[in-house]
Amino acid sequence: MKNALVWLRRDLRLFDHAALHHALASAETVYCAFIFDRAILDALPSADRRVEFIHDSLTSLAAELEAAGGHLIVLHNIAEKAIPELAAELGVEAVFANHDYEPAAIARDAAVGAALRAAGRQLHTFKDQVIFERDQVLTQGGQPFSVFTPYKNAWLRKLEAEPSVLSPWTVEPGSAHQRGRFAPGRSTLPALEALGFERTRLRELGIGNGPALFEDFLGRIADYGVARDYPALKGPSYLSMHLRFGTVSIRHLVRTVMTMSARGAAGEGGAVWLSELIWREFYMQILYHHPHVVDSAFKPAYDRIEWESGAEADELFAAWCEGRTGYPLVDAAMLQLNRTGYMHNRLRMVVASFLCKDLGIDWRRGEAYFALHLNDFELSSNNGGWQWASSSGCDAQPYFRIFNPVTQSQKFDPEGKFIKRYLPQLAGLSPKEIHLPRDPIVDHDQARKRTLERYEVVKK
Ligand SMILES: Cc1cc2nc3c(=O)[nH]c(=O)nc-3n(C[C@H](O)[C@H](O)[C@H](O)COP(=O)(O)OP(=O)(O)OC[C@H]3O[C@@H](n4cnc5c(N)ncnc54)[C@H](O)[C@@H]3O)c2cc1C
Repeated sequence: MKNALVWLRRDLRLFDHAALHHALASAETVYCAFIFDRAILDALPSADRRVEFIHDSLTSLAAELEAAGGHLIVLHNIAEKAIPELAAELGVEAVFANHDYEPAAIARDAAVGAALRAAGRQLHTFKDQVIFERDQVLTQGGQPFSVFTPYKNAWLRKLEAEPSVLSPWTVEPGSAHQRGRFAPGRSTLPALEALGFERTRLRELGIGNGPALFEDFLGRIADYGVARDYPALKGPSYLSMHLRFGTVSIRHLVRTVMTMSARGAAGEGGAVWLSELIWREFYMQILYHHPHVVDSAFKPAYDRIEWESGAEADELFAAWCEGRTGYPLVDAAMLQLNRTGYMHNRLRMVVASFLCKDLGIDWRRGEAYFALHLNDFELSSNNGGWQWASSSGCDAQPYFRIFNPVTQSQKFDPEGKFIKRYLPQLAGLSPKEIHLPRDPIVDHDQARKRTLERYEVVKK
């Protein structure tokens, strides 16, 4: 093949990249493009950390590509239209991209593929953002898994049988044999403001460099199994945004942790962390096989639940969003989300449970709020997390298990250090007082009873 176009989407790196590797192996000259897709961007507020993160990542990527003699084409358009037009303009024979498993992305890619084929071009796509995708891990009966532990066991067995899936898809833009392979030119990345967005305080968060975060995490991974549950500690990896946008390689992460574990250097934490990466793929395959979860409960009976609605519910929802529930841990968690775009996993479970089971508000409203504010928003994990908390999901927590926001606080933020970070006005309170509700918008014990009644319908 003479010319190919690599369409970058959620894989913003120039190393271990399946589509780029295959394009370089198949074509003499390779173009690279990213489309700021107006079908997604036009609905977002002008200050959006994700758009800024993408912009920063593309700035580095464009510089790297130029250093290797290539350039990055960046457009602000509807991707479905822009890619076939660009392919025609460049006269490429094929477009290369990595798989995306979200229903809207699958529809977009089908439309792009059809338009390209109608013009005599090809769309070649590859697995890249996961270790196992789609139908690769199934039950012995050939069905998708809906329970995590057997999925995880089957996933691990498959990896043991096929260790080559962890091999990197090499791309060496600076190397002698790839020199001159990228089409030369000037990158066309517009300023963030020209795209209609403004800078946020993203850079102050110190999460910009994925590989450096991973290095830092490897020094702490042995303690991850315990430390991950305490929001005041630096326990988790903070890599979720990088996994979302592909600024790290999943193969590299898994390979590194498995090698460390084999040497006995990852402690108990290594296996726990690997499990979390498998949860990510578990929810991706759930979304892929059961796209109805985007709007409905995984377990249909749970769509019979009558959630609170009307002005009073709207006021309770606003208090939750703004961190004004009167439950210190819930409020500190919501402030963490609003100020940084990150929320600790334990707190995501606590606030999600609080919304559905203390306030009686539909999980979909919380899911949508998270989708707008989370830096690492991932449709599959966010939906999976919310359906887990509301008990409507596959392998979810039973509906009668209702987190107590006070005991969660006592257990996981015993000295109130996390709470005080976001609610400095409570700094003077003792570890005993700090967890107690102050002017709560709801009484937990009464809410618990109402929730058990509300959920009665799922038994019928
Ligand atoms: C209600 C709710 C909503 C959530 N929404 C999202 C979301 O939109 N995007 C997202 O990436 N994660 C989501 N999670 C999962 C989890 O909270 C985050 O992945 C994690 O907090 C990210 O921080 P980290 O990178 O430091 O995680 P680490 O603890 O270091 O974990 C490493 C990676 O494993 C994956 N992972 C960890 N926990 C989970 C999990 N429970 N489910 C799926 N993948 C997981 C993530 O990719 C994460 O980056 C949600 C959880 C809940 C309960």
